[in-house]
Amino acid sequence: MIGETFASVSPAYIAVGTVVLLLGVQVWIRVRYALKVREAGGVHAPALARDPFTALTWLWTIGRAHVQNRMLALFNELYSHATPDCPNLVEINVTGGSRYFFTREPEHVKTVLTSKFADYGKGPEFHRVWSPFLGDSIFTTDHQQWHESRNLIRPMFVKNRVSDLEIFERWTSAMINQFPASGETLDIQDFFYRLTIDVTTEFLLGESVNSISNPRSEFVQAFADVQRMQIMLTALLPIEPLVPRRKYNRGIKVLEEFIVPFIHKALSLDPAELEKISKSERSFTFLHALAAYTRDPKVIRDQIIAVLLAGRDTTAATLSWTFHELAHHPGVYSKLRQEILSIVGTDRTPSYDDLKSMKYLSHTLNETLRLYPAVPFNVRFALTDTTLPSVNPEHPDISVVKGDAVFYSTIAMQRRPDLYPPTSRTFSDPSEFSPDRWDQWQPRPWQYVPFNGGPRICVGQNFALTEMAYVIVRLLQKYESLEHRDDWRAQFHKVEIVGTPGRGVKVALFKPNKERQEKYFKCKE
Ligand code: HEM
Repeated sequence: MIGETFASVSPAYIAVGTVVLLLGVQVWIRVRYALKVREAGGVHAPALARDPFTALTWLWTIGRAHVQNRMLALFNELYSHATPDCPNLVEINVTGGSRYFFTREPEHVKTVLTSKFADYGKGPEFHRVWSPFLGDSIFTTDHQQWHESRNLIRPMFVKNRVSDLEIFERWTSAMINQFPASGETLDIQDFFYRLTIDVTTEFLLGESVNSISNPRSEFVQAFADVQRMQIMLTALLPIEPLVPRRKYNRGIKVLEEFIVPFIHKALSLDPAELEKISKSERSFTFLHALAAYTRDPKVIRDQIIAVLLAGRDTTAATLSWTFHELAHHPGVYSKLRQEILSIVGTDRTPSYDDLKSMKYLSHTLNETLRLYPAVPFNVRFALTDTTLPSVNPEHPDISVVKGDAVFYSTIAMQRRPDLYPPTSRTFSDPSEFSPDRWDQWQPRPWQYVPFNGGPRICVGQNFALTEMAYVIVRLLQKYESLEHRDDWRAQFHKVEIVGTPGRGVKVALFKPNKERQEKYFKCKE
């Protein structure tokens, strides 16, 4: 009967009816959402778009900026739509039922990460989009589930585990052995990505993918493919189900095929054996800790992939940016090398305390992370109706409704010139790479947060800083100078989950001239 009725209606009527129905649903969603905002206080941030069609075109603009590696430029352009009352926050409503906020304001970052920690989190939407890759791990969960992951992971990064530098030495020297001869061009970024995946897989699983010797590993390629797709799916959240994901699913399968045998091996150990291994710090890995905590292979898989993601590209990208800048600043390179040689000479392997005593090295890493924070864009979802503080005391706080997303950018914030003191003899223009500025200056709280802050601050911060410092020391001990071998101005910031130098980092490293080196040490005596 219903079939017959439909058969007698012309397709044109069905099409018009469908459009009217969809418009009706949209209007209903928008009205219901507007009422929710009103109940939450009714205060809006400046809008990027006043109507749904303009809002939809922003999705295209964002997708295109991602493909063209213009994310930072786009993020800064957004604030041309802001107002003097609210200069660093804008909002957009694409779907009708929730808003995206974009901010580069320290007070907002502080609010979502700590002051209103319970009000903001990853939320169900983030979990849905990221869980095929990261499952129910520390990165995709909130509340008790997140807390349990954090408690599980944190002991792996206590000082006495991080200060065991043997693993860094082994992989750094394997990397240097693969370098071409002194003075020949190499893409040092490629080496750093291989080094850090080898270190991280060994640290987590007890066995490395050994990409230093086997650069074209399927695992490494799959890891890159999945991340690229994951960020695209997040950027296009409202239309994410329409994005094709064959490569994404295949990549995840490759990652799992690599990891699962390790999980089975760890699970084949009984509790007594695990207890015995846990006594030996060297052979006890993250995987063993997980196997002692749970017998569920899915839980183990999720946490391993999450920490692998957290630990690998972040350190590789930061090392790459450091060498990109050092190659352009020979004065910084030689000052840093002098500090290193004065503490450990040209051969001795540095201890944990040596690394921590190198002040200029720490300034150099801080400066790199100021200009190139490894996680340049991030997001938190409102878990309840809440607010973002107004920067103008005359203006009420901005109303945020459960389900709204707050995108914040550490790179855009850390590059805001108005957050810095005026340029002077001791303080270079904030857009310049200048480790020396850290001698006299400290950023104000929440203006510099490369490792995030609050309860979800990076667990691996000390591990990362130690690993990067170790690699830099060993390289500068061996090489007297560094030369840039690419078009400096053509370099660009490529954002996947982590922000990397888009052209790689092509440099030449020069071993010391023996005579000059002997003279240097004679002078010191
Ligand atoms: C330069 C190096 C690194 C930087 C800049 C960095 C930065 C960050 C940032 C910004 C977050 C917050 C992500 C979020 O909540 O959305 C984070 C979280 C995290 N990082 Fe790092 N990270 C680095 C290296 C590492 C390393 C080497 C490891 C471990 C091997 C690690 C493990 C983690 C973990 C487990 C979290 C999740 C913390 C939580 O949600 O409670 N990170 N990191």
